Amino acid sequence: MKKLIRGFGYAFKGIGYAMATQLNFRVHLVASLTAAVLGYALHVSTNEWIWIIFCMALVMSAELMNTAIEVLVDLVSPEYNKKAGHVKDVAAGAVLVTAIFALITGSIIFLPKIIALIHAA
Ligand SMILES: Nc1ncnc2c1ncn2[C@@H]1O[C@H](COP(=O)(O)OP(=O)(O)OP(=O)(O)O)[C@@H](O)[C@H]1O
Repeated sequence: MKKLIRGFGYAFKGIGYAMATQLNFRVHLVASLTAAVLGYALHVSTNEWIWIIFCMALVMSAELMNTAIEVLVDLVSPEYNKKAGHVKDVAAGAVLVTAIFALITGSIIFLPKIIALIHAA
């Protein structure tokens, strides 16, 4: 049990590290908070909440993996190395794919509701 709790502690330490060092992670957090506030204000359905929460988890876990890869690359290849650059670029590309997916999903959920609100005003 103690080991399990310690494991959670290390995981939160990792999230704290990403929050403190990665501007992108903080941007994703703000975007997630904005989506949550919009979801509440626009009364999204249970299904839509599931998609919104899925997007938040997907983008943030991709960013955490990207941070881990960046730290590992800096550790094993502190000097310039073409392959080290590729590793970082591909990891960043993975984050971008998830962010685009989240943006499209958010647009599908929120845009019709925002447009309807504007028309009703
Ligand atoms: N050791 C290296 N060798 C070759 N190219 C590198 C190396 N480190 C970084 N690069 C290149 O520079 C880009 C930016 O690297 P950097 O580590 O600054 O990433 P970042 O996403 O800006 O990270 P941070 O969140 O620390 O600002 C990489 O995507 C890669 O193309």
